[in-house]
Formats: sequence, structure tokens, C-alpha cells
Amino acid sequence: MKPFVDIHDVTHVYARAEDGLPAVRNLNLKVGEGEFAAIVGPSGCGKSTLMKLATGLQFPREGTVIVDGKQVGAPVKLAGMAFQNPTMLPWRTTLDNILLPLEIVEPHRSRLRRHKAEYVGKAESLLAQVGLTGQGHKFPWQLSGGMQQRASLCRALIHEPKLLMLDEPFGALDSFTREELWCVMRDLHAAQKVTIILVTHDLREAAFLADRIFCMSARPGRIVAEKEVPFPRPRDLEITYTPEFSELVHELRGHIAKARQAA
Ligand SMILES: Nc1ncnc2c1ncn2[C@@H]1O[C@H](COP(=O)(O)OP(=O)(O)OP(=O)(O)O)[C@@H](O)[C@H]1O
Repeated sequence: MKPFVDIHDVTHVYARAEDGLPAVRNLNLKVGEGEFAAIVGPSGCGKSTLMKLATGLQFPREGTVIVDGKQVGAPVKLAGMAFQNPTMLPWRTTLDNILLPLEIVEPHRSRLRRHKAEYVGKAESLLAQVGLTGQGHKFPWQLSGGMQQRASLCRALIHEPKLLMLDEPFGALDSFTREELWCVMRDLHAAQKVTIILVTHDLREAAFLADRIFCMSARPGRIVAEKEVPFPRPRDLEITYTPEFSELVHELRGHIAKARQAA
């Protein structure tokens, strides 16, 4: 497998860490091109730090971070991101929020004005893929939390990123909406062939969505277990009720419990 994201022996200490303790230490992880990876671990273990390192928002004190064959030395332009809080700008329509990254990321920035119709078409096609056909003219505050999160996935994908980083994107949603969004995410991954790294506290979410799951230790975070998910795709929510699925979730839970005890 050719790694698309290769985090090699990384130790990172925040400049402002009061105790001087690293957030992550000897962190090693490889995610293949087009793979869907999930990162799970106890609270504060460095999952968000890992995301920041992979996207060039932080640089490691030791070790290397390679994305798409290049060492990360600046914010990674080929990445899209979505977080727990969709943070849409309330004065822009949903469609204009989705188009926002194009005003920043080249080559789209220079093309946007002349090719606006093409980009609007793309945004509308993404809205359709996440079940929001015809909702683009609404303001974010006219949408439910689940709809806003769907729109934020469109915004993360509008510039056709090769890497999509998802930090607890479904954490604030009720369990039915969350499961609906899992299916949206599953279908987007299948359609866009993008490499995805999902940080989550939800072990069922990781087991349903990912090809590969990494369990992190308590701070300073490192990978204590790596699990390939054996379920064939396309996956249906029904698999989450099978004994094999429960067994996998139980095994992951064991790794996290051990990591918490070690803290
Ligand atoms: N900017 C910062 N300056 C100093 N310390 C930080 C900074 N950001 C994070 N930390 C510390 O680094 C450690 C790892 O934080 P991080 O946010 O990566 O963990 P996490 O696993 O994402 O947490 P959670 O599961 O609670 O969201 C924590 O102890 C945190 O307090």
C-alpha cells in the first residue's frame, strides 16, 4: 500500500504547554490513498493535534509528516476539513458558505469570478449528494443541526480535496441523525475517492465507516493498536447489529479502556 499520509516517529510539544509534556510522542501512522481511516482514543490523547500535524497547522518538534509524497511544511492545500461545530457564516446563504473555500484556495480563487456558474453547479450537485437539493438559498440558521453538518461536508469537498479531515463531525447530533450522516459520509467517500481521516469518540461510527482504525494511548498520544475493518463495502446500517460488528466494537473498547487506565 502506498501511504498517502505518513506520520513517522512524531513528537509534538505545544509552545504554550504549561507542563512541557508532549501532546503526542513517537506517533506513527500510515493511511493509504483513498482509504477511510478512523482515530479513536481517550479524551485529550492528542487526536486533534494529529489532525493539525497532518494538515500543516502545527509542525512536529521531532519526526516527519508526509502527505501525498511531500513533507508538510505549510498548511496543506489539498485538505478539506469539517468539525463538530459547522461554523457557517450566518450572513451568507448556505450555497455561498459552501463556495467560501474557493475564494481562498488556488487555482479556484483566480477562476471563481469567470466560472461562477460551473462552481455553483458543483455546489448544487454536492448538496444533492447529501440530501439537500434546493436548500442552498437558505441561511444556515434556517437549517437544522444535521442539515448544517451536511452543508459543511459540501463546503469541505467543494475544492475537490485529496484529503478530508473530519474532527468529531457528528458528535453534536442525535443518534438517528448521526446514523443518517454516516450513510451520507459512506456514499461521499465511495463517490469522491478521497482519503479520509476521521477523529471520533464513537466506536460504532469508526467501525461502520472506516477501513482502518487506529487506537491512541492517553497523553502523550501514540498508536497502541491498529485494526483493519473486515466488513465488505458497500455497508448497510444493518451490519451494526451483527455479532461480528459488536465483537469489533468490544475489542476497540478494550484498547481504549486499557489506554485510559495507563493514564
Ligand atoms: N494550543 C495548545 N497549547 C497548549 N496545549 C495544547 C494546545 N492544544 C492542545 N493542547 C494540549 O495537548 C493535549 C492534546 O490535545 P488534543 O486537543 O490534541 O486532544 P484530543 O484527543 O483531541 O482531545 P479531546 O478528545 O478531548 O477532543 C491536551 O492535553 C491539550 O491540553
